Amino acid sequence: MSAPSIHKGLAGVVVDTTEVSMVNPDTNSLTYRGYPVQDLAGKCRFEEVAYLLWYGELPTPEQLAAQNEAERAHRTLPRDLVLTLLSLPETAHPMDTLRTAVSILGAHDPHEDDNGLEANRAKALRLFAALPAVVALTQRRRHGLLPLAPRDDLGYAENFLYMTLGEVPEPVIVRAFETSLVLYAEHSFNASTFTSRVVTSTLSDLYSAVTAAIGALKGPLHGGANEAVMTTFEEIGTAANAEAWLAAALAGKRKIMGFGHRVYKKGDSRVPTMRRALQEIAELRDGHHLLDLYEALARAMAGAKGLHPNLDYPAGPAYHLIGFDTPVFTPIFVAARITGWTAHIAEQLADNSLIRPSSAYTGPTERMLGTAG
Ligand SMILES: CC(=O)SCCNC(=O)CCNC(=O)[C@H](O)C(C)(C)COP(=O)(O)OP(=O)(O)OC[C@H]1O[C@@H](n2cnc3c(N)ncnc32)[C@H](O)[C@@H]1OP(=O)(O)O
Ligand SMILES: O=C([O-])CC(=O)C(=O)O
Repeated sequence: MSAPSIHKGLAGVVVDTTEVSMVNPDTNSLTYRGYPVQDLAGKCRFEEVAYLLWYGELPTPEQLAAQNEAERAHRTLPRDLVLTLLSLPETAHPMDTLRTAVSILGAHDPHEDDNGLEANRAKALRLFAALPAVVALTQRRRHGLLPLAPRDDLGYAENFLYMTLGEVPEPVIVRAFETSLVLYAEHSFNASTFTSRVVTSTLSDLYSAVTAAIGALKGPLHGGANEAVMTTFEEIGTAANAEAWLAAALAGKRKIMGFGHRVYKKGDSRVPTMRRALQEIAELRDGHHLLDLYEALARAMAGAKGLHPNLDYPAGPAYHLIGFDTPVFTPIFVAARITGWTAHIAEQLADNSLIRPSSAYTGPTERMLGTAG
């Protein structure tokens, strides 16, 4: 028998088709349902992008109004969910709180096991509506503050910021935050989306798939990197230290968070747009020291390893300057990616095949019990 070829980490393996998004590393482009993500970030509200991912087309004004009405109606968390989340240890990572919240919402949903398209679209919308309140609750709790009721006179991004920070910031900040949500919304078969598809392929329910995806996104090699970028910046301190810090970190075989990508080898298509958003935030929030550090570390990394920043690199400092605590950065990523995950869950169910790869066994050859010793 010839040795099977192993595709470690499934790198380069095409496991299925998708109509949701296309990542093209050769042209550094990313499209959602055919639309370049930069255009969507510049011209659309996040609610419109969510609709596009779920339905395949941008909404008409009437469709958007109906979706907005439904979303605003589901922004308030059930009281028993709030009490359960507040009973978790204060040391719990906000990603654990969020994962728990999704799991509890699933346990409360009488239609949890209905995998019909309409039932799952309704669940996706409810999670989309509820997750900002969970993120806001975790950050406010860290500061000894009670949760705020959502405001149904505000759009999704404004309400998210209001519930977390206690006020709606300047329009430039709202727009930059919304840009990050659009850029984070979807990215083909990344690890967390693939996780959600694996769980869905067993015909499990949407909440289980999303809970598993949250677990996958938490890791620092994936979504957890946006938090790690901020920790790195704090460790380095100032731009002047970047080169020496990097040399020591690489000598110690450390992975530098926010750099490198499985698919993009010439740079992440989303970074220029998010870098501009970071610049706008930095100008309003006195963040030039962070921009200098950003550039110094990026230059040093390009020189030392030829590696480019990924989306988490500009997103981390942007969220910091907006006023988010570092541990809620990845939960914000979840709130955005819930749109992509749930679009993929629907696509998986529409043409399902159990995802179950093979492995090459390298353990002991067959042996008999009772022969050892
Ligand atoms: C939104 C997102 O999820 S984007 C990804 C966010 N994750 C991060 O920023 C974490 C840091 N980056 C990494 O760990 C990697 O670049 C990954 C996991 C994203 C991609 O990894 P892979 O495609 O498996 O690339 P791989 O790990 O094979 O890297 C190739 C080489 O570059 C090195 N490398 C890649 N990224 C980095 C990094 N950030 N810091 C240091 N070295 C790196 C690897 O060590 C490897 O070197 P070697 O050939 O000497 O062993
Ligand atoms: O595609 C990936 O592997 C990771 C990523 O950038 C994302 O999920 O946004």
